[in-house]
Amino acid sequence: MSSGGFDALLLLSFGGPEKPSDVRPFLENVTRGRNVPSARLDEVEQHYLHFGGVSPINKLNRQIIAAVQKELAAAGLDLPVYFGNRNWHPLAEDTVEEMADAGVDRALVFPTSAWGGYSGCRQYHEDIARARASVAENGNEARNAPELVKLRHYYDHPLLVDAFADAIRRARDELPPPLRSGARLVFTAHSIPVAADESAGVPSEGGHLYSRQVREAARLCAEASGVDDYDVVWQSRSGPAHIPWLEPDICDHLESLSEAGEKAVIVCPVGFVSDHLEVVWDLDTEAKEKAAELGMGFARAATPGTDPRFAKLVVELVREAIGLAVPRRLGAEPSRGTAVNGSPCLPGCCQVRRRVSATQA
Ligand SMILES: CC1=C(CCC(=O)O)c2cc3nc(cc4[nH]c(cc5[nH]c(cc1n2)c(C)c5CCC(=O)O)c(CCC(=O)O)c4C)C(CCC(=O)O)=C3C
Ligand SMILES: [Fe+2]
Repeated sequence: MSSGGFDALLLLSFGGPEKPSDVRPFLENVTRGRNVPSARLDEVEQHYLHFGGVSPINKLNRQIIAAVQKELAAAGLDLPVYFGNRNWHPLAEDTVEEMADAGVDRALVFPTSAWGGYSGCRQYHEDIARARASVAENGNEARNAPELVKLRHYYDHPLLVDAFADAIRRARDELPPPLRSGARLVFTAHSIPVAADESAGVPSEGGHLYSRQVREAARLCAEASGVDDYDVVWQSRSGPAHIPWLEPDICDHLESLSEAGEKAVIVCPVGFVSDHLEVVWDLDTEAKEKAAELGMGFARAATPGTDPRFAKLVVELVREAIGLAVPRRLGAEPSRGTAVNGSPCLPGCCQVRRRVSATQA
């Protein structure tokens, strides 16, 4: 039971609540040690409760896993696929323990974030290290934590770009015919603190790896969908108001576009792999309402997770890692993120200087 020296694949994701009573403990896991005001948590709790306390993310990840299992089998790769999360069940710690029990010695890790940066990359390395350490702490002597090799950033993979480009075309066709050709294309990704973006990537390369990759992905998706003028904006900021985050926010941007006379938008959530809460609340609910208020046409491009090309992309990254495929990349920004057992990609890569709060000091 081994393919190219690996005996399993772990899909590592963010996790989300699956019932109302999960919501608060989930949010506490996400924001532990972070500077997120409790008023923001109350607000986000309501967003989850609006959907019955269920985030779509786990179900969507299970669908991705089912599609990946089929693609792996079709490629002749004998790799069972495991599912683990940073913030909610199934937690990475428990899954890696299960992998150890099943005798997995060496596994590849596919992260559901395509990006560099602390939240999108380095924190997944930390999850890997924490999960392995927990097996070592709980384990009997005979059982070792598997070696875990994380796959690279795929923000510029042609299969991802093609999936988004088709989604943009389909979204344009959803608008009323008179609005289609003039609709403004707006890409959006999760905002992060400006300081986190500055320290994303290796310092010697000037940082900003996250926003550079987002802008590059937007450029590639726009080009592939035949659009030469578009915007890149941000969404879902949290944290105290006095700390700067990447801007403009999508809703503020809709106002600017309306003032400039734009009549319709196509919003492409390029920063997200699937329709999780930031997409169904912040875009499909809030931004959509804002567009309606402004009298603008609004269409949201689909996320790529459920596109058959996404499972093919996962398998191509696996084949790349075991030397069966050459890397396919369209972008000019680096693609990093590969490392063993949760060590950072490079020294100082995506290192966030976190402010110690009064209670911790
Ligand atoms: C870059 C990035 C990605 C993309 C890369 C990736 O995919 O990993 C991402 C994904 C996600 N973020 C998610 C949910 C949340 N993110 C939060 C808070 C934060 N996100 C941040 C960044 C990112 N987040 C940051 C800098 C914070 C501030 C606190 C901190 O420094 O960590 C909070 C706390 C409340 C709030 O403030 O909103 C929640 C609930 C979900 C699950 C959604 C669902 O349940 O369907 C997903 C996929
Ligand atoms: Fe987030």
